[in-house]
Amino acid sequence: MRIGIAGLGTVGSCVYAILSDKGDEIEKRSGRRCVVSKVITRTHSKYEKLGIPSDLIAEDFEDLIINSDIVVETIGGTEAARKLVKQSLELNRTVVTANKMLISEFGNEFMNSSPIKSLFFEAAVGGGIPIISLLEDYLIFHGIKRIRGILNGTTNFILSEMQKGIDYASALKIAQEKGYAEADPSSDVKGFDAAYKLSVLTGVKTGVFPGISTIETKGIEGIEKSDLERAATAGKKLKLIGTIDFERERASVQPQEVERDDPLWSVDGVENAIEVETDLSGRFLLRGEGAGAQPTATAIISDILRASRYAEKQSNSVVIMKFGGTSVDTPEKIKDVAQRVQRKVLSGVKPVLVVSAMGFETDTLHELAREISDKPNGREMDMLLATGEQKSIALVAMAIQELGMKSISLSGNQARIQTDSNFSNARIVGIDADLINRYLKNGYVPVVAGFQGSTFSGEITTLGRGGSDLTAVVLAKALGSQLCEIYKDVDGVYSADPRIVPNARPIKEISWEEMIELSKQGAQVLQSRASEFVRKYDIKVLVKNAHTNARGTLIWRGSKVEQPIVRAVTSDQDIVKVVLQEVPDRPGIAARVLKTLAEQNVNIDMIIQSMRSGDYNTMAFTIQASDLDKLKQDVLKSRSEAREITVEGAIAKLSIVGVNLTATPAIAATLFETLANEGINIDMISASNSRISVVIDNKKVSLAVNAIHSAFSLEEII
Ligand SMILES: Nc1ncnc2c1ncn2[C@@H]1O[C@H](COP(=O)(O)OP(=O)(O)O)[C@@H](O)[C@H]1O
Ligand SMILES: N[C@@H](CC(=O)OP(=O)(O)O)C(=O)O
Repeated sequence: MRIGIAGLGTVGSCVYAILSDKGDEIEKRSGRRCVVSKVITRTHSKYEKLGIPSDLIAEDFEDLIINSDIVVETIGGTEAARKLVKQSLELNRTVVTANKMLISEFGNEFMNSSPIKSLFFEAAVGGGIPIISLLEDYLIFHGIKRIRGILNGTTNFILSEMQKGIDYASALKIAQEKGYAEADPSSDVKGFDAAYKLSVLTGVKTGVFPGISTIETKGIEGIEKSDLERAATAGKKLKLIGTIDFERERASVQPQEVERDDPLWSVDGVENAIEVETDLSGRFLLRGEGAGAQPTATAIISDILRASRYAEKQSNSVVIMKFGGTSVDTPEKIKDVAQRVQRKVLSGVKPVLVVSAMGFETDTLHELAREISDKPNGREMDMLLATGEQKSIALVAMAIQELGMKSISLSGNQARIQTDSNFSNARIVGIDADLINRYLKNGYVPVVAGFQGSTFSGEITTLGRGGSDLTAVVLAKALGSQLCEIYKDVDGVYSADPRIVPNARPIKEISWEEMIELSKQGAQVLQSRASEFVRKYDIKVLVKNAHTNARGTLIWRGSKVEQPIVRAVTSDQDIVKVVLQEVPDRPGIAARVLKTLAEQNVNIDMIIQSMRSGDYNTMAFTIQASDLDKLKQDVLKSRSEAREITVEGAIAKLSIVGVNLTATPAIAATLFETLANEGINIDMISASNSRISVVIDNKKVSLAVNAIHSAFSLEEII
């Protein structure tokens, strides 16, 4: 289990120390391996003080959450803590916290956001006393009549001191000197701390956290020496008692006199004690250390171990790690990849690798084939292209084995990735995940060749350029993995191609819809078929740098936003414009043109029709340059009755991608104005809610992309 710790105060640093120093012992006793994967705290000097390695330091909450299975919240307060817990639950993480105020006030909100048990807070009540596990587990089928106890060590210490004959102010001073009371002791002495705990206990039993406004609360501030003396004369002691009467649906915190035969009589000093009255098993008394770093941290560790049972079931710990060609183009980079895989394995995750051909190997193989033939046979071409990935998977598996781990390389055929027989652009029709699952069960790291599969009859096929992404996301689905990590030579998905815009920045998270648009409009980060697939099957993708610890970009459902947002600007120069001159202005002609293109398997993107004279139109559309070979111009000319067909190559499509773009005309206006200011002419326009595209002169691309990037201040958004 990967554990992320937020907040390194007394409790947080104690949790860190226990997990780091006693991880092996905990594993021996519990059978569970818990490794701290990330930590974050406000006071940066703590990192050095606690000797925390730099790769464990999270950049921010998202970074911590993404890299953890269980998030431990020891920040305190309700503002940042609420944000962290909410976000963790939204991302299907399990949360452990000691924050009674947070649970009391926002427990209902948290419970609603996750259908499975994802929130653990044993440490919020009674420090090391396991009252919550008792209620949740052992007593689950019992009726609870009443919970009653001494829930606050500070006030119990003060009252015990006053018992010795001193007044309230002197007793409080001693408590502060001993570190039992805060400089501002109000939450304890006014009874609020105990009230929060009652609210938490009520929530555990009833499923609804009432908050403290419904709890009648009286503290110990008004208590005088004489009150204790009077009680003593009557053979009693004065204690601050919290009570929940489930039958009468009433809760209170009050100073009360207890008799000698009361189980709470002898609970003195900072000790806590909780009495539970049940219908089936009578009364229980739990007594022990109610606060302090060690007992609280121990309760947190217990919760982590309890939580890991749920977390294990909830998240299949298989993670797909896809490494693109640039991430494995030298033996050094391959060794680096193996080390990253080793760290993953150590954190309790089972990785399945998908690897592309080294560097520009696929391009080189294409060129090699062209030296032999202008139109190479499809079957032979795929036989050739598949060798690229076959070479890299073997090398990666060797590098992993060198580090002492079990690993096996699998070609597309061996990994049972079945495709149709459309050579060079095959579609995956099925994956039999049994074999990979068997290797995983036996402790292997499978290294699967991306970009390839095989037909039913065993012919080798490839999936089209960039197809390893598709292999990765399809495998994520087949193996039930919740996360597919795509490793690149850049820090994630950027606001623009970083080779064109030097101050482009990585985007933290982006929705599936936006990613589909970006992929289609030329960003080379995720293949567009893979983008469509992850949206269809709800797969979260994390695009990360293969060689740094940068957080990367999360591609997922996305947060709900009403405001229009421009997320990125992208360009595509691999397009051409086909112009049909003087097409008769007659109904049915446009349909005939589109039908002809469909028959020829040519996808059109933007289309425009302009009136030239009364009887003729000019029709123009853009297609991918690679589709030009398929376009039979003579057939199109005769079907459309065009006078002439011309093809223009020196163009580029520039797009802005984001949310709610057409809802605000000002966005399109800024785009057009920026281009006009740079003297760039717009040839064609198309718009949807998540994209606005324009066709411009391809020599102006860099100028245009940079101007638009800065017009929308994309370098500033975090
Ligand atoms: N919006 C974008 N965000 C990030 N990278 C982009 C974007 N648009 C284009 N790119 C380019 O895409 C390349 C893709 O990464 P790379 O690691 O080369 O892919 P591969 O997985 O094939 O090795 C990067 O080098 C980057 O320059
Ligand atoms: N090697 C194949 C498949 C692939 O996806 O590669 P990469 O992940 O490096 O883009 C190609 O170049 O198309």
